[in-house]
Order: sequence, then C-alpha cells, then structure tokens
Amino acid sequence: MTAANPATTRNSLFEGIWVPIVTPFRHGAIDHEALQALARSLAADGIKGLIACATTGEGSSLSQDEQLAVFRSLREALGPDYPIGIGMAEIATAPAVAWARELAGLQPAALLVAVPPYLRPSQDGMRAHFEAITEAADLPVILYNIPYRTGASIDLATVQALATDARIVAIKECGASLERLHALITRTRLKVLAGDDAQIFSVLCLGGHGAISAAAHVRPDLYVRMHALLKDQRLDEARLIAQRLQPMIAALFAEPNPGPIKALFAAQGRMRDEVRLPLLPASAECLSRVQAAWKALG
Ligand SMILES: O=C(O)C1=N[C@H](C(=O)O)C[C@H](O)C1
Repeated sequence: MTAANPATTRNSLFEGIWVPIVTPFRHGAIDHEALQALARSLAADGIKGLIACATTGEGSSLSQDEQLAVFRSLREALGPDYPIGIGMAEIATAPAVAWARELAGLQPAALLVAVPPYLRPSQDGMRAHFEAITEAADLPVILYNIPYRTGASIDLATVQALATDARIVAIKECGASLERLHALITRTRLKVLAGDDAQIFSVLCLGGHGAISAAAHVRPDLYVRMHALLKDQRLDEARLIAQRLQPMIAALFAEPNPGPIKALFAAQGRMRDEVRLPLLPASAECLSRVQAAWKALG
C-alpha cells in the first residue's frame, strides 16, 4: 500500500454534502462574479466542499485555462481552507496524467476522476488509468462511476484493488443497485458518496457517507440538514426532508443538467441562463416545473 500523505488521512473531509458547482456564463465568458457569489452562499449554507468543472460545471466544455480560472476564482472567494476539488475533464490516460500534474500545482482538495467515457476500457485498463492519474497528481482522488454517461462501470473487485492506494479516498457512485451500494459501503474502505440525486437518502441510510449533488445547488440547507439528522439517527425527520426534496430533484433532472439549475437561478437574478452547446437552456415548461417545486419547498 502506498503511504498516505497527510491530506488523504483527513478522511472525514469526504463526508457530508458536496456540490459540483455550475459554471455561470455571461455572453459566452465565465461570469466570475456570479460564480463567487454562488460559492459563498453554498458554503454559508453548510455545504462541505465544492467540485469545480465536473459534469454539472460543464468541465468538458471549458478550456484548460478556463478550468484553472474557475478553480482560482473559487479559491479567491472562499479562502485557502475551504475544500475545493476539481473534475478531470481529459479522457485518455496520457493527457489526463499531464493535466493531473498541472492541477496538482493548485493543491485541490481532491480530483474527481470518471471512468473515461466512450472508450469502454477493460477493468485492467480502468485500473491502470486511475493508478496513473493518482500517481501523477499525488492528491486525494475520488473515483466517479457513472455508467449511464460513460458506458462502462468499475467492478467491485477493481474498486477494491484501487482502494489499496490510500490516496484513493472515495467513490461517487451513480445509478447503482442497492446490492452494489451495500457492497461498496461494507466491502471497501472508501467513502461512498451518492452521485445520483434521487438516491441520496437511500445511500445515506445504507451507511454511505455523503453526496456530490447537483440538486443541492437548490436549498442546500435541506440536504445539509437531512445528512445531519441521519447522522443523529433521526430517521423520521430526515425522511420527511427527502420526501419534500423529491419533486425538486425530479424537476432538476427532467432536462439535461445543469440547464434547469441555471434557468432557476437566472429567473432569480443570480446568473444568466447560459450553457454551452451541445447543451441548451432548459425549456419554459421545465423552468415552470422547477419554479413550482421551488415554491413548494417553502
Ligand atoms: O457534476 C456532477 O458531479 C454531477 N453530475 C451528475 C450528472 O450530471 O449526471 C449529477 C450529480 O448530481 C452530480
């Protein structure tokens, strides 16, 4: 096993509710003012950490310079101690390794690394990919398993093999069966974070450690409260919050993420309703549904 560096041993860091922050745009350019205001308000609501440039942050639509600028902007807004991770947008191993080395210079709290999309590598190929990035970055790494986006899933045995490296600290798991979630929680030492917003409550009840949740942009206080209640064994109260949140989660994912989040925030004057192609802004119907869910949350 690789020796842990001190950052990776602060493992309670990878518990609680994290948000993969959206990247606001203004006439096509990054709107740093809106980004920083949003980041400050999420942190004030108790969000444990942010992930820049993930799926929700449209990381794959940002140039490398823009990704660095987003990260630096968040640091400037929140200070050096607030945890900010960053998503790996490169797909193939060699450019991902080179980019990981560069990102390491920013000292992010973690790298969020998905199974490379489209390529559908073998389990050994996936393992080599994650190992090469971890070695290059020498930072805490969160595995990101989202087979409905990437086309391939990390097997439990591969997760277990990767978990022998202390720098691999957590897995963000999306769309898994209860059986697989249970296995990840009980048969690996990784922090298991829900990546599928509709599953956050179930993952936490099974013993998962938190979530990286796009939906938690909207009423983050309720996600933070639900997590705290479950830690306190106050299941009934937590369940009521989960039930209240469900219509909003469904509305936010009725069209491609992060369109609905940006549409709501634009209607609230917090940013412009801009995404980058091939994404399109949410439809008027979707926005009405999100706004109705917003009102119902009170
Ligand atoms: O960007 C992320 O990280 C997330 N992406 C998922 C998706 O867009 O499918 C959803 C999850 O809430 C976080």
